[in-house]
Order: sequence, then C-alpha cells, then structure tokens
Amino acid sequence: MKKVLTIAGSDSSGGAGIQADIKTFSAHLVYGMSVITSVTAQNTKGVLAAFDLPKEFIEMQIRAIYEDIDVDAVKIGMLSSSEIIKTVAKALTYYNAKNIVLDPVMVSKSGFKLLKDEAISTLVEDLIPICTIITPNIDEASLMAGIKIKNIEDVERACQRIYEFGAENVLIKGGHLDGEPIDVLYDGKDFTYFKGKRIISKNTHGTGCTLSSAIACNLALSYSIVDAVKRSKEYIQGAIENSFSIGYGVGPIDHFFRFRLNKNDE
Ligand SMILES: Nc1ncnc2c1ncn2[C@@H]1O[C@H](COP(=O)(O)OP(=O)(O)OP(=O)(O)O)[C@@H](O)[C@H]1O
Ligand SMILES: Cc1ncc(CO)c(N)n1
Repeated sequence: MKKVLTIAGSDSSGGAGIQADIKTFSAHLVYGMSVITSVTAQNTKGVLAAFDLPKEFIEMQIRAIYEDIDVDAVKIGMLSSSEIIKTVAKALTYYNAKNIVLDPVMVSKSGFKLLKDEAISTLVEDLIPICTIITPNIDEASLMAGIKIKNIEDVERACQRIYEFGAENVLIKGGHLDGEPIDVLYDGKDFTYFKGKRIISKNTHGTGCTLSSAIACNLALSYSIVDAVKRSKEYIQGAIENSFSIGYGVGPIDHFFRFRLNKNDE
C-alpha cells in the first residue's frame, strides 16, 4: 500500500484542504495521512476565520510521521506564514522527503487570504527549491513570477520564471483563463499541454487541492510526471462533472464518482 501525506489546513465544510486531500487519497486507494497547519472555520459561502497551529506542533506532527513511516509522496497546501513555511521546508529537507507536490495556496475562492502577503517570498526562496512539482493557478503564478498573465504565452513565460526559482517541474493551471481549461507543464526543457473541457458548474470548491493531491497519489504510484498530471487531470474533470450542491454557496466536487454505479447513489 502506497502512503501519501498532506500538510495543509482543515476545511470544516469538507470541500477543500485536508478533507479534500484525504478523500482524493482514498479514491486513489492509497493510505492517507495528515499534518494540520491551520484550522479554518469555512463553509460553501466562504471562510469565517483561520487559526494557525504553533510551528512547534506542526514540526512535531511531521516528526511523528517521518520517524515511523516511509512516505511515498507529500502534498503541501495551506501554509499561512513565513515561519510555518520555514518549519515545513526545514523538516522535509531533514527527512529527505521525496515526491513533494506544492499547491501554493494564497487566497480562497471567496477571497479570504490564506497566506500572508509578506510570506510569498519565503515560499519562493525556501520551499520551491525542494519541490518535485509546484501547481499554481493563474493568480498565484502571476504573483510569484511578477508577470501579468493574459494568454498562453504569458503562462509559458511564468512557467520558465518559476522553474528558475528551483522547482523540478511547474504546472500552471488554466482554470481561471477564458476558454477551455488548459494546464501547462514545464520541466525545464519542454512544455506539455493538458486540455480539459470546461464544465459550467458553480460547485468547484477544492479543485486546486484535489488536483495537487491526485498528482501526489500518482507519483506515489510510480507514474512519470507527465502521466501523473494526465491521470490527475482526467480525475479532476470527472470530479467536477459530478459536482453537487450542498449549502448555499460553492459546493463540492465528487471525489468518488468512479465508485458510483449510477448518478443517484448516495
Ligand atoms: N470549470 C472547469 N471545468 C473543467 N476543469 C476545470 C474547471 N475549473 C478548473 N478546472 C481544472 O481544475 C484544476 C484546478 O484548477 P483551478 O485553476 O480551479 O485551481 P485553483 O484556483 O487552485 O483552485 P482553488 O480555487 O480550489 O484553489 C485544473 O486542472 C483546471 O484546469
Ligand atoms: C483549508 C483550505 N485550504 C485550501 C483552500 C483552497 O482555496 C481552502 N479553501 N481552504
């Protein structure tokens, strides 16, 4: 059984963060583990508040796992401050962690800041250099690369810029650009384009968390980077196609669509 870890924030409504990650791990039939960095009070309408765990306790959770269990891949999500980013980078370096997937979460869909502005430079300097792949959306890529992204050429330039910060691979997600959602992967040599079909749905809570978790699962399952992204893109497409409404706002996607015999299964 492959073992995959998420280091991220908790979403009380279960659509994003740690909860989305663990559901994605289960849907890939890998063993899921978690290090919680922050607890958010959140629902489909937005984030009410976030409470960070002390950095010592985040470090302790990482230690508990790596001193006992051989981790096949790790996905990193919400890290809200410079000191938390430094703590996680130091611990993962110490334990020689492999297959590190970084989703540089900055702002929730509803606009709540999940990362302090001044911590973006720490993310770039301390965490990107140890990552196997980083998966920013358009806004996150723009902020890190210092490039206004309006079209696919801008996406390619941003990929190159972020690659220069030291990540092995950069995947910029095109969900927020007009037209069909195209994600662009850059490995320092070649660009690979992953085209999806845009689904018109208001229920897209946790798409970014889910995609990065699926990539971590597929890397743990020994797929190459290109195949891991391809399979994860197929997974997110199916999960969004089968998204559903709960609450009054942005509802969740269906992590378990492949397991349902028909659409009305509960
Ligand atoms: N409406 C859509 N239809 C199909 N695919 C989509 C749609 N929206 C996003 N995607 C895909 O979902 C994945 C996540 O992309 P997105 O740009 O939404 O990430 P994100 O902004 O980080 O998500 P989040 O808001 O959860 O943090 C990408 O592979 C993207 O192409
Ligand atoms: C805890 C958490 N992590 C990530 C996201 C993605 O936006 C979110 N909404 N909440």
